[in-house]
Amino acid sequence: MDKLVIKGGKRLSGTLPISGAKNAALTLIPCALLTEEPLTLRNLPRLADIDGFQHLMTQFGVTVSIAGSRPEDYGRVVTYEAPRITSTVAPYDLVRKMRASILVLGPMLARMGEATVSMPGGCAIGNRPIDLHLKALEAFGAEIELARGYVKAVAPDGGLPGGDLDFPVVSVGATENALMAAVLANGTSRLFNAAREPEIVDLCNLLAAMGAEIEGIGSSDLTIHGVKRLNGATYKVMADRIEAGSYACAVAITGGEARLEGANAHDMASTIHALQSIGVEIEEDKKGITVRANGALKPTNLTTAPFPGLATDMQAQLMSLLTKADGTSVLKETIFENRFMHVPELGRMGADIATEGRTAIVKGPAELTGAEVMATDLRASMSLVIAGLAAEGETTVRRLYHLDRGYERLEEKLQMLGADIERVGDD
Ligand SMILES: CC(=O)N[C@H]1[C@@H](OP(=O)(O)OP(=O)(O)OC[C@H]2O[C@@H](n3ccc(=O)[nH]c3=O)[C@H](O)[C@@H]2O)O[C@H](CO)[C@@H](O)[C@@H]1O
Ligand SMILES: C=C(OP(=O)(O)O)C(=O)O
Repeated sequence: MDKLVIKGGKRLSGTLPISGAKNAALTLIPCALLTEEPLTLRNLPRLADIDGFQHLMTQFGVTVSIAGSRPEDYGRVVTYEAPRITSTVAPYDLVRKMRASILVLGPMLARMGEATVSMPGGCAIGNRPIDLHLKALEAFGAEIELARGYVKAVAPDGGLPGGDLDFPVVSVGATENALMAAVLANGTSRLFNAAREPEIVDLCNLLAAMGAEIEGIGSSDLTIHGVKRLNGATYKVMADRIEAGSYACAVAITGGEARLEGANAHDMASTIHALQSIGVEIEEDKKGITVRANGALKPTNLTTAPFPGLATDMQAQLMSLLTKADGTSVLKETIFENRFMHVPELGRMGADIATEGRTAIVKGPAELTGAEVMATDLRASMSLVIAGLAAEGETTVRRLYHLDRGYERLEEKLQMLGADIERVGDD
């Protein structure tokens, strides 16, 4: 298996392009199930998760055609076409690798009146139940049955009537599934306390382009008037705010300066605010952001929260940055119960971090030293790369399949900024 070898201590500088957002793409692709017409997505990142999702789509009889983008280009243009759905079952083997597969449940049910999807199960960052996804579909009139590890959802004859749900907890995935089910319902549905992450806005904008009628886009109260049919569309996936935030941390920890082309400052305002409180300068313009750090980092206290709060997907990367701040920082993780898997690995690199439940206390500045490390999830892996860039000596990061799920050509992008990083085959 491949590993990343990083020789730390290089100051990062230059420009790099920010890719299309994984978490937006993973909810835009299943929208192809909602129409007989072609759906073309531009700026799709080249990621293992996207490939996996496309494979799942072919299982349902969707044709997937990738337009002739050059291998050296970032992003891809892909057209999905589902004039006929040939299967309504998402089998375990395809779903287990990717939790986002559950996002086919809503649109498949809406289009076909039934859907059977393997339960995605837990993962390294916490339990991750799907009860709210199912509550939403039940509120719209579906009958749900759980058997042998599968969820089977069935709509009444004539389709889903639609209905209302007040989410007890803000859930990105459940809001997405609910939206994709409600757009083709017979009546009007209302969602209260819905997630309002930028990826949800991206989904609503695509659905609107396909002919859906959604009120309240960008707010936590959404009203969806079901329509009889949706048309195809061509749509550009939003920029990845988590990728941009991750590279901002990488630049800052090396005391560098870089332009992140395409980053959307509005979508990543909470990350920008966190970086500024650490003493990192951020300049925003319409086409991207510029990150500037002079080496002196300040400690701060951060708490993750649903949007517009600080994204949980940025917690690990900011923690790495704070190991180099001059003083004690406190990070609270409020979204997932087990998202500190990077802490022991950062400790092996010399970081002084103690955890108490969902709180981490980071004492800086640490003298980070290179080590052999591996992480059990995507953002934890990125936090180790960030620490490795600032560590003295060589860091080896293993289990790259986590990083390949969510960072398009990571080492190539870091090399553009002058990092000494290489992907090598294991011996
Ligand atoms: C592919 C994708 O977009 N993944 C993102 C999505 O994950 P995902 O959609 O899985 O995360 P949710 O927003 O649903 O999870 C938020 C919280 O709600 C809980 N919950 C969720 C669903 C449910 O049915 N019942 C329930 O209790 C979860 O355990 C968690 O504590 O949003 C997370 C929170 O911003 C991000 O970290 C993930 O990167
Ligand atoms: C947790 C993440 O993704 P997923 O929900 O796909 O596991 C993430 O992107 O950080």
